[in-house]
This record gives sequence, C-alpha cells and structure tokens, in this order.
Amino acid sequence: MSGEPICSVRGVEKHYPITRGLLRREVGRVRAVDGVSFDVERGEALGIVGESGSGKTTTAHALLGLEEPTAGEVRFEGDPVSELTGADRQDFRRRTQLIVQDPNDALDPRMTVGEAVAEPLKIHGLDDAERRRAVVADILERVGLSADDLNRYPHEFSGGEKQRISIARALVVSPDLIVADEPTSALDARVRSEILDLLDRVRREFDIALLFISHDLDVVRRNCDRVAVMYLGEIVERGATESVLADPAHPYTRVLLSSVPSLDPTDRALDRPLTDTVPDPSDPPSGCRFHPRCPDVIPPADLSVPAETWRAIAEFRFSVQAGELPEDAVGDPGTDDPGGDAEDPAAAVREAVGLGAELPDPDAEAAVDDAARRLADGDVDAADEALAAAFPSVCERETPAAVERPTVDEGERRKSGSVSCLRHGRESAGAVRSDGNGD
Ligand SMILES: Nc1ncnc2c1ncn2[C@@H]1O[C@H](COP(=O)(O)OP(=O)(O)OP(=O)(O)O)[C@@H](O)[C@H]1O
Repeated sequence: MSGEPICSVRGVEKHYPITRGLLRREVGRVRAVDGVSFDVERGEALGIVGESGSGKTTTAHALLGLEEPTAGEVRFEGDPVSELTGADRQDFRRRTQLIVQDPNDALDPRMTVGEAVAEPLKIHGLDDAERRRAVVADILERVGLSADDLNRYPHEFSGGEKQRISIARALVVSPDLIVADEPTSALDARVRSEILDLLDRVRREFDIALLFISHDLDVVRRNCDRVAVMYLGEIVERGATESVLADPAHPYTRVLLSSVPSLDPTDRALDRPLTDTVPDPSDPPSGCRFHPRCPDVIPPADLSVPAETWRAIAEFRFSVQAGELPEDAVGDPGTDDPGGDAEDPAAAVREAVGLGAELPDPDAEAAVDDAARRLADGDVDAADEALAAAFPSVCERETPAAVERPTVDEGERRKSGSVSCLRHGRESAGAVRSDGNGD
C-alpha cells in the first residue's frame, strides 16, 4: 500500500460513564475502546476480530463519527472527522457507509427497494428522479438483484437478498470506505458465502476500502488483507491476515483460532483459555488484560515445575479468582465437616483441579496445599489471596508494548505486523511505533 491512508485512527478511547442515583453520579466507566490506533489504506480490506464485547462495534462507530471518542482522533484523508462541518461533513457521510448485521435494521418496511436504494442518492443531492431510477436499477443488477425488484418491498425478500439490498444502498453513493459490521452472521452458511463473495467483488470493482468487523476468523481469512485482533478494548495483534492466522503470536489470537472448529484441533488443544469469563471492561485486569485467561501466562521466575504443572497452577489460581471452580472443589463453610464427605477434603480439592500429585517445588507444593485447604473450608477469598501471593506473574504487573511480530521465514509471510505480549520482546529493541499500523 502506498500514499496517505483513507482513514487513520489514533489513540481512540471510548469510555461510557456508569451512573447511579437520581443525580446520575458517575461511579465508573466502561472502557469499551481503550487506546486503539490503526490505518485503513485505500482499497484494502481490514478485519477487526475479537470476542463479543471486545469493542469492535464501538471502534467502527467512532471511526464513522457516529460516536464521539472520549480521547484520540479519527482522520479521514488527513482531516479530523470531529472538525468536519456543513458540506464537508455531508461528503464524509457519503464517502463512508455502514452495513449492519441485520438488514431489517437498515431497511424501512414501508419503502420499496427502489425507494430504499434511491434514498441516499436523494439525500446526497441527486434530484433527477429518472437518473436516480437508472442508477438504482444498475446497482441492483451489480449486487445480483434485478431492475424488476425496484417496486417490491423488503418483506418479499430472503435474508441474503435483503443484505444485497443493504449493500446496494451503501454502494449507490460511490463510497470510499464501507464498514461491514458482522454483515453475514445472521445468514446461513451458503448465503454467507455468497454475500462474502459479493463484498469482495464490489470492493475490487469499485476500489473501496472495507473494514470488516467480525468475531469469525474464517470470514477474515477469506476476505481481509490485514487483520487487527481486539481484546477488552485494545488491539493485541495485527498484521497481514495470512501471517497472523498461520503463525499467531498472541495467545489470545491462538485461543480465537482454537475455537474455530474447521482448523486442526490437535495442536491447538493447549490454546484453551484458562477461564471462560471475559473480565468486566469497567475494571479490566492490570498489566496484560488477557493474563487471567492466558494459557501462556508467564510463571514466577523462581518457580521450578514443568510447563504443564504451571499451566494447572495458573488455571487453579485464575479459576479461583474468577469464581469458576468445579463444584466439588469448594467446601461448605457452614458445616462441621468442611470439604464434604471426602476423607481428606484438601486432597479432594486438589484432585478436582488437576493438582493431585505432589509438586516438585516445595514452596509451590505448600502454597497449593494451603489454597486447597482454604477452599475445602469454603474460604474462596483466602484461597485467592494465597494463590495470588504465591504465584505472581509479570503479566499482571507490566503492560506489554506493541513489538514486531516474530518473523517466521524469509518468504511470503515476512511482513509481520505487531503483537502486544510480554512473551515477545520484553526489553526488546524491536518496539513498534504505537501510533500506526505497526506493520
Ligand atoms: N452505549 C453504551 N453504554 C455502555 N456500555 C456500552 C455501550 N455500548 C457498548 N458498551 C459496552 O462496551 C463494550 C464493547 O462493546 P462493543 O459492542 O463495541 O463490542 P463488540 O466487540 O462489537 O461486541 P459485539 O460483537 O457483541 O457487538 C461492551 O462491554 C459493551 O457492553
């Protein structure tokens, strides 16, 4: 890619206040997007992926000027979007279009298809009704519908056809950038594939940049040149789609990949997250935000146990913290027989969390045993504190900077992008600028 990006996003934050009481006193903030920077190059397809709640839609809305960022800036062809007024703002609105997941949200049931697709043309100043009709008929043909559909109503069409109408509505004003927010997740597999092909075709035909918001890595693999992976309001990895998906450098990207059933499951088994609970974005974890779920969380330097034992300890620690322990791993504090009927309740807890065998590191053994006893007594908070004190990780203390993704080979996948993980480049010289694409 060369030249100025069509759109650049720099340090964008969007925090939603949490208010209480009649006076709507602010008691906290949902950090939906928390310092995101990226460029969208002309004509490229960029994917933003992440679990539900990671901040993808909020990022897209900030980029389109539909949400005012709490901090940071969006520029369109170099101009700050927040400062556009009058005709410039109108022009920005025309040149950036949004396609949403459910086409019913975009289509007025009382308007014919012809009226719906012509509406943006009218808004943006094409007053000649005959000319509008001709443009609309042409665009309907290009998205796989027919000029005969002009006088029909949305309810006469299937979900896939309605999404084609939405795409026509976006295309008709000749945009430079389309944001497609989960455009196919409401469709069945065959129709999904057709719509993805259509979006890819029209992007190339009309030389439009496409920002694809999706939780589905297969969609990104198929349609996007580059990908940015979001977790709890931050971009944790980015780069050429082929490189990132073939050699994911961030454990979170690996976790996302391991949840795609079509990929080889055998070597992805270890990429199961330690816990399922996504932390609350109003109180994100310290350090690396992914650390309480990270299957690759860094052990304390003085811990001397095999890697799989550390994984079990980390899973124990963060499951206690998230309140995600198996039922039989917590005793009932209200009984005289803590830990239930088991002969040795603490041993039963350890068995339940996969740490039944004595650990080779005596300090670790004592700490796990202590936590297990406290759990057997039903004191989850004390167990949590004991585990946190005994097994601290640098990942909860240090915030990872974006560094270059490791180069895998000298071939096609060399263009590597960036990753924000302490497993890569701690104290590395390869720090990537934090204000751009990082690739
Ligand atoms: N208007 C709002 N007020 C308060 N919190 C909000 C608001 N909009 C979004 N959020 C919160 O911000 C976080 C990010 O939401 P967002 O919709 O951007 O995520 P997403 O990755 O697009 O998820 P999804 O795929 O479910 O749409 C979520 O925790 C969400 O609950």
